[in-house]
Amino acid sequence: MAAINPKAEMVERFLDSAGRGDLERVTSMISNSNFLINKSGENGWTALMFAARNGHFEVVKALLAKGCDASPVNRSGKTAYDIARFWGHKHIAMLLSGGQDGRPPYTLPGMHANGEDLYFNHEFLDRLSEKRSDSKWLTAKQTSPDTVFLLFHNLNPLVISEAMEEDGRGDSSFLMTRLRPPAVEPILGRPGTTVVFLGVEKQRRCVPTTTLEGEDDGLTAWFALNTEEDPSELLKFPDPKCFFLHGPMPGLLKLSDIEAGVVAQARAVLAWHSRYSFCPTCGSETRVDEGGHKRTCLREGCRSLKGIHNTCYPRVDPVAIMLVIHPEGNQCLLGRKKIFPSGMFSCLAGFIEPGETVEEGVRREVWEESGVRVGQVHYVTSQPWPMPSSLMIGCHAVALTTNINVDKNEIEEARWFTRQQVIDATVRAKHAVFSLPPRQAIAYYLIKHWIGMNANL
Ligand SMILES: NC(=O)c1ccc[n+]([C@@H]2O[C@H](COP(=O)([O-])OP(=O)(O)OC[C@H]3O[C@@H](n4cnc5c(N)ncnc54)[C@H](O)[C@@H]3O)[C@@H](O)[C@H]2O)c1
Ligand SMILES: [Mg+2]
Ligand SMILES: [Mg+2]
Ligand SMILES: [Mg+2]
Ligand SMILES: [Zn+2]
Repeated sequence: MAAINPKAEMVERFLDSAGRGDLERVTSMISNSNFLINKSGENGWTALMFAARNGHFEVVKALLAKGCDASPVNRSGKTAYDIARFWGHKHIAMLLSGGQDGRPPYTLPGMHANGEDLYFNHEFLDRLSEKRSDSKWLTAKQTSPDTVFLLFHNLNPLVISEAMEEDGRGDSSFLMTRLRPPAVEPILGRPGTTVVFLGVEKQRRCVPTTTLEGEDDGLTAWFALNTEEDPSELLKFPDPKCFFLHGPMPGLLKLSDIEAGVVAQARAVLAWHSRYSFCPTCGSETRVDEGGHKRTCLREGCRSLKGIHNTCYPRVDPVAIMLVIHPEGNQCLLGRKKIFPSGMFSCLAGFIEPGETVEEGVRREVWEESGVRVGQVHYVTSQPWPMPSSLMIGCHAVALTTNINVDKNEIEEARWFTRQQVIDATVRAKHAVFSLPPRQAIAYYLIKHWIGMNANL
């Protein structure tokens, strides 16, 4: 049996006393062991939260008098104040809000966001960047029988036409066609063909062995290949049902969740090659280096060859995307661009500008697009968006003002939606007053995450 930790046991007894409203025991325990006062137990609940939930006014008062911190949040992002309000203990809520009339200004609770399950976010390859400069290893892997090639034609991925799974909204999704070295051999090395080393499968195939051809390290390498020529004239596809998925939108949202991340990586790097084929500094020809992760200018003395020159490397454009929450916390601001399907509203978003923080980018874009002033900004999660190479930085932000003044050049309309309207759009689409962006977009995640904050009180 595991030994009982006496300190943890003491915390449990303390939390239990607060929950039962045992004022005498709570005060005596704090006098003897002051460290207990801000301790939390299961699901991040503190003594103050337990006392607040069960309406023990005197215990809450005593805890506060002894210097207890009222700001911590439990695992569902709720403070003791939120809990007191939820359970209808108005006098305790008043005490916790410092005696102010009504609700204190809405503040963002602490969150435990986990964007790993977001579309485009799943990485099943180890990028193994140290191998990018090992040209001998890369060349050997390009002919190794286990190697996988993902083929793109003008940045459109080759997929299998069978609908492999349902994405929950009735749309079918497609699997990437995994080609072996002999299948792509006719186009490797041709002008207009770009090869990028993506990484190796995280799981090793077998223990390293030595064969007649040399050492096999048991690593399965993946490469991306883009060709500008029509590959159907040069290659024989393994399956007649293969085809190039036209995009970028909505094609790139129709991949399987497992493979979307590797396609995001591949397409963003390939798109960079297709846009930066000449040296951006002097316009000369370039050479592809580091397994397709660098382009080096061929002109001797070019400035791009000295110091740190980011033009030689694939670019990423940071974009701030934000769910703006009403100062009262019960509505959120969503907008629509002209190009959106009719009825769809989404989060506002915009490119971060040079010399700008994410927080300032959020405030500026919201102001420009909707005329709403924003104060507090909290990062939630991020998502690569390979169209062509954005990094979406997802935030929740609290508005300071509520009047809307839309910039018609950027968006057609922006509106405040109530929490209930958003919930309806999520679960009762047919009866909703608007529709949400597709589940693959981080905007959908930010909206869902806001609704989810209400749970577990
Ligand atoms: N995944 C999602 O949920 C989601 C949601 C909304 C937007 N997005 C993406 O975010 C990106 C930015 O959003 P936006 O269009 O509203 O930005 P935005 O509000 O900054 O406006 C776009 C304009 O900014 C200018 N601009 C500044 N820097 C730029 C750069 N590096 N690249 C291209 N244009 C630049 C251009 O004039 C462009 O027309 C878009 O590419 C869009 O696809 C993704
Ligand atoms: Mg903008
Ligand atoms: Mg915008
Ligand atoms: Mg902008
Ligand atoms: Zn140059």
